[in-house]
Amino acid sequence: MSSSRSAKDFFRPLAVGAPTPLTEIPARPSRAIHFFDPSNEKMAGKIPGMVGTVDVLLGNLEDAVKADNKVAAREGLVKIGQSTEGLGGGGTTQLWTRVNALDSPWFLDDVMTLVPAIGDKLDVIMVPKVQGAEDIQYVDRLLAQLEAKAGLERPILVHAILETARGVANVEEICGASPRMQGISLGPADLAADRRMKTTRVGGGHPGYLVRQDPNPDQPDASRPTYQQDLWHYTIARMVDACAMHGIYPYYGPFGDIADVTACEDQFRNAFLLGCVGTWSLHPKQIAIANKVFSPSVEDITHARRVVAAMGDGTGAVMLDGKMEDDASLKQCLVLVRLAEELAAIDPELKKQYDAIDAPEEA
Ligand SMILES: CC(=O)SCCNC(=O)CCNC(=O)[C@H](O)C(C)(C)COP(=O)(O)OP(=O)(O)OC[C@H]1O[C@@H](n2cnc3c(N)ncnc32)[C@H](O)[C@@H]1OP(=O)(O)O
Ligand SMILES: CC(=O)C(=O)O
Ligand SMILES: [Mg+2]
Repeated sequence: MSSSRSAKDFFRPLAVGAPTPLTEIPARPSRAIHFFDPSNEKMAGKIPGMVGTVDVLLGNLEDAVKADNKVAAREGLVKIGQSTEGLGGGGTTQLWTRVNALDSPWFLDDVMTLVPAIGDKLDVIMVPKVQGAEDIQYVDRLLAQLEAKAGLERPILVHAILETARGVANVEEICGASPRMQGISLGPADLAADRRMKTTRVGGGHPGYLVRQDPNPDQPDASRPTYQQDLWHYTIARMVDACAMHGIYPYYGPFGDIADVTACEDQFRNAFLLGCVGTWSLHPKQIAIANKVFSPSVEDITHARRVVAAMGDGTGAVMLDGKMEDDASLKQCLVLVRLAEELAAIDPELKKQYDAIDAPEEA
């Protein structure tokens, strides 16, 4: 919680008539946040057919939308939100948007247009280039005023993109700045530029960022293997801790090399293993990769359920397949089992796979 509001005020509406803030962020599956440009007629035309095939559809208004198309994108999103069955507001697929940056000429009109027109459909507003708690607090109050005016009954949640050095330095206060905070995504492209990293990519690794094995004194001229390192490990790990500390959700972000589906899957899996709940999809073919990676495998769930069964009342230590299990490994297994339950509730194919796992014997 931010130090600028007292504990008793934190969950009070910031405008008379605004909906009461949530005390807990709902754990809705959001393995892929699929980006589309609502001003691109061809892309926008595909959106109704994508409802039910992806956890989140996000109408992007910021970077990747041409300046000349900003108004068309905003209006296109309103049309999609108002006319698409099953999208947003408790429908099968969540509706999110990424609005323009707070210092841009478009942010104010984005929220002033979207909240009255489709505020009842919008689940989450993603705010780019967040620098500190003050940015979230500004959005928090403005949304409360607009929600009150529009008579909304459910607060719109806020998601921040971590894409400036100052944002990373302030990540804990950003996560705790408002009860609206739903989660954070890594923004590797803007973050690289802001940090003056010497890369030219949108996410992913770099072959130059490596460690090299020591020379072999007996073969000084032998070639020495190198191992590519993960440029994003530090930031993702920091983001995951900050989100967990505040009960909100961390996400990887964009993987710009659309053709390299293998490296995309690797980057997504690293984020999944470190604690992220989902990622972005920029192209339809990245949705299947995200859904696969961010759903626990049948093998993981088989093992996790065996540990849960072997641990009985959850106390003490047991041996399973030569390995010690106790309260701490049980808790890890329960994270996977609960995630599988949440996903099975919305994904019939996954449910079938998880249901087919033999029930483990009780200890
Ligand atoms: C750093 C950041 O801020 S990342 C976030 C901002 N960036 C984005 O949002 C980018 C979103 N994605 C895109 O703009 C596009 O996918 C691009 C530019 C990357 C590639 O587009 P294309 O060259 O058209 O890709 P491609 O030819 O493979 O598309 C195949 C089909 O999928 C459609 N398609 C492509 N991307 C999407 C999408 N994101 N959503 C829905 N449909 C899409 C195309 O319209 C095309 O349809 P068609 O078969 O009927 O012709
Ligand atoms: C995600 C994003 O906006 C970025 O990488 O800059
Ligand atoms: Mg960016």
